[in-house]
Amino acid sequence: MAKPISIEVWNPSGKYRVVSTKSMPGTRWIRLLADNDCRLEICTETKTILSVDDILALIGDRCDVQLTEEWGEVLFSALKRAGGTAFSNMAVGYNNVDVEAANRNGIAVGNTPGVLTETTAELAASLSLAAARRIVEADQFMRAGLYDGWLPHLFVGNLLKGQTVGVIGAGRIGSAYARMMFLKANGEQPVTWKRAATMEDVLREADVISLHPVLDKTTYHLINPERLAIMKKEAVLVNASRGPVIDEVALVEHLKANPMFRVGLDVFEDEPYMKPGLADMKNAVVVPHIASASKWTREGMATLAALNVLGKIKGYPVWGNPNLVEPFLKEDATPPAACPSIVNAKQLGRYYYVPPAIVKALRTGARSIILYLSVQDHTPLHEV
Ligand SMILES: O=C(O)[C@H](O)CO
Repeated sequence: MAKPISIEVWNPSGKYRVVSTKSMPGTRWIRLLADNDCRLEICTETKTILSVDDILALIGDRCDVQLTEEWGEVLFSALKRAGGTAFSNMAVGYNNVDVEAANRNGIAVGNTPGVLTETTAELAASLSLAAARRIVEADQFMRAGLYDGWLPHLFVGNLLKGQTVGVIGAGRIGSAYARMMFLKANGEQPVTWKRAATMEDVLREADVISLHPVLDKTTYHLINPERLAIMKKEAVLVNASRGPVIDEVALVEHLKANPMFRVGLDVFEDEPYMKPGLADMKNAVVVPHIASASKWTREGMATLAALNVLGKIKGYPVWGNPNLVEPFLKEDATPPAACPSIVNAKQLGRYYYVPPAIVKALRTGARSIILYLSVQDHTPLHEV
């Protein structure tokens, strides 16, 4: 029997029991749940990563839904036995979730897209510049009291103007990163871009490469010794996606052998740990998975996660466009009666939310709106 876990309780007499394994930023998400008849229990344990036993103890024997850690068969079946029907990650990536196990147990899995695109791209752009211009090394040098006057060779880095930026994984975040890096000065020729035929072409040609793929079997160790070897010796490699996309042991060896090759890393293969030797590399800028850490974004993520589970409790349909979640984020407005993003909606046969204006247009046969829906790959409108 798992030992009890410390919790903070909101709206103790609420009909539905919602458990959050972490305290999340802001208060709107708490209000939204408490005002809708949910008893909210927030885990207040100080350890960062909860064990399976800790989470089992939190689920207990009656739990309607669960917000946010590594989730597989053991936890989803326990949630189901406790009467639970929904789980939401407070993240857009859900490689920590075994969605098949959730499907088997009939649990809806939410995530939080659309609210962290720019904030993550901004961090990737910051890492690109910080690595290229050796900002962290220079900062440490300054604080150590080592600066004794301007020198022509002091912390010479890479000029990015006119260089080639490669983006691997041009989804929402990769595209936002590209837009940020392609800024041009007034009067200059527009920046050009092309879709590379192979990933190897990007690795060979680019001076700065930012990784934005999802993590799955096909992207595990996408950056391996062979691919590191074809990159330019002075390239900058940035990763704000998921750690295992890079073979980190091979990366450490590459950084040792190529002191002018630089990396900016937000994520690590064995998070929260770094592979031996990485922390000693001056040509690596490392930050603790903070890509989405802006106040607006983190509060928005908490709100979307809460609304995913609340929507499931209320029997709401799933929002039709996870790229456009602003209506859920307006601080003082009532959010739409929908779950913002349920990744296994199709598998669970959930209905999609279609805004009233679009329903009207659909009924009059407006083709452009049907096209809009199919572009979003949300065609299975069982009912509107
Ligand atoms: O996937 C995400 O949303 C981020 O990595 C969490 O910050």
